[in-house]
Amino acid sequence: MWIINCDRVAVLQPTLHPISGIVFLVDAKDHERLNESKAELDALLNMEELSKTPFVVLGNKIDHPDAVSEDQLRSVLGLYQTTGKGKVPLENIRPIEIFMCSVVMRQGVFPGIDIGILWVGKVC
Ligand SMILES: Nc1nc2c(ncn2[C@@H]2O[C@H](COP(=O)(O)OP(=O)(O)OP(=O)(O)O)[C@@H](O)[C@H]2O)c(=O)[nH]1
Repeated sequence: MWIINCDRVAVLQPTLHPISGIVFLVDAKDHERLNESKAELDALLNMEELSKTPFVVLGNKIDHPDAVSEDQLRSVLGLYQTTGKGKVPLENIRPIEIFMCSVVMRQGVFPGIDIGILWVGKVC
């Protein structure tokens, strides 16, 4: 599974490296760059090679007072129809969900990554 900082997407070359899942890390307090994150995420979501690849979107830095909420991040990223965080049937869909977290506070990271790993096991 690849973990992608939203401004490092250029390193991804699905044609060269097999990718089983993507963790897309967004800085939820960096309002100025949220549109950039959306553009990068959209570019990945539109890649034919990743059409069935599970995506875990981590909205990081929720401990910071300027961090956007999950609903705000969902709106900025245009991720209105997502898979859900529980057990859901995955036939013929690309699993994708937002999980809010704080890496420094060690909060919320592993629930998202654990579900991503579960999805990778089912989809691949
Ligand atoms: N408050 C808070 N700060 C964090 C968190 N995760 C990382 N940081 C801090 O954010 C600062 C920059 O880290 P990142 O955003 O990961 O770095 P980056 O993506 O290379 O930086 P930019 O490309 O400039 O956004 C560092 O000082 C980190 O300690 C978090 O969960 N909460």
